[in-house]
Amino acid sequence: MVELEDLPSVGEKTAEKLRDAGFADMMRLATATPKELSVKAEIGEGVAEKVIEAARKAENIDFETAYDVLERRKEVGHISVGSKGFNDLIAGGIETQAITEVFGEFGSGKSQISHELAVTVQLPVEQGGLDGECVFVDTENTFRPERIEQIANAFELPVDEVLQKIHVARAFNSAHQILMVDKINELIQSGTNVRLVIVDSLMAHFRAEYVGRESLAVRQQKLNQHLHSLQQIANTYNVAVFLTNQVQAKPDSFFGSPTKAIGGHVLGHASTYRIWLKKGLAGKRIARLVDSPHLPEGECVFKITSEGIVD
Ligand SMILES: Nc1ncnc2c1ncn2[C@@H]1O[C@H](COP(=O)(O)OP(=O)(O)OP(=O)(O)O)[C@@H](O)[C@H]1O
Repeated sequence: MVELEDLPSVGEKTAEKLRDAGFADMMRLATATPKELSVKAEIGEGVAEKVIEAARKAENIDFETAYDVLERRKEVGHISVGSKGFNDLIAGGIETQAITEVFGEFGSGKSQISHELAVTVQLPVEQGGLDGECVFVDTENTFRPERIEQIANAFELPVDEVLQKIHVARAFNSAHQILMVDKINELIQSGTNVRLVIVDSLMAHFRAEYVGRESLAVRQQKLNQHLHSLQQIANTYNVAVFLTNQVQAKPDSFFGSPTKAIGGHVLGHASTYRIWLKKGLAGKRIARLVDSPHLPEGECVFKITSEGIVD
C-alpha cells in the first residue's frame, strides 16, 4: 500500500497537513482538485498538483475499459425504502455510487423516507440493507430518534444498536453543511462502515441565506461544490447519497405540474435519480420517478405508518 510519505514532494509535515485535512487515503487524494487540496491542506497549488497526480498513478486512475466500468457497477448496492412498490420503481432500492433526490411539498414524506432508510441500510443484504451505518445531515432539526425506535422495532432490530449506527450531524448554516462533507470523509477513513449519507433537507439553508436574484450565481456555485463532494463520497466509498428537497410554486404554469423542485439545473444534473412525492387521498402518498439514466418513468403508491413506509 502506498503511504502519503511515499508521494513526491510529501515530507512528514505535508503528510500531517494532508491527514489533518481529511486526505488520508490515496483515493480521496486522487479525486481531489488542486485548488481544493491547496486550500484545505494549506499547501501550494503546485505541490497539490504533483501529489494528486502521484495519487492517481498509485490508484491506477486512467482510462478504464467498459469491462472495468461494468465490474464497478457490479459493486452497486441497493437500500430498501420499505415498500415493495417503491423499491420496484427504482429497481431494488436506492443505489450506492449515486445521488437520489426526493422532492415534494411539506408533509409529503421526505423526512419519513429518510428515517426509514437510516434503519434499512443496517439490515443484512438479503433483507434489503447493506449491513452498514448511516450519516444523517439534519439541516432543519427534523431528525427524531423516537421515529427510529419505532421503525427499528417494526424490523425487530435492537434499538440501541440501530441508534448507535446513525451519525447525526446538525448543520447550522450552508457553510457548515458544506464542511460536514469533509467530516464524513474523515469518519469513513477512520473505519466506520458508512453506506448511506442522508441530507435532509439539502436546500433549506441555501434557500434562506441566498435571497434575491443577485446572489443566485454564488448560491449555485456553492451548491455545485457541495454536490460535487457528495458525489465524490458516493463514488469513492461506494456509498448511497439521499437528498430531500423542497418545491416552489410555478404560478405561470398552465400545463403539467404547478410545482417544481428548487435547486435549478445544478441539482437537476447532479441527481442520478429524482423522485417526486405527492400527497394522495386517505393518507396515501405517490412517488413518481421523473429522471433516471436507465429506468423508465413510473409511479407507485405507498403509505406512511408508525412502522415506517409500507405498500
Ligand atoms: N408515526 C407516524 N405514523 C404515521 N404517519 C406518520 C408518522 N409520523 C409522521 N407521519 C406522517 O408523515 C407526514 C410527515 O412527513 P415528513 O415529515 O416526511 O414530511 P416532509 O415531506 O419531510 O415535509 P417537510 O417539508 O415539512 O419537512 C405527516 O404528515 C404524517 O402524515
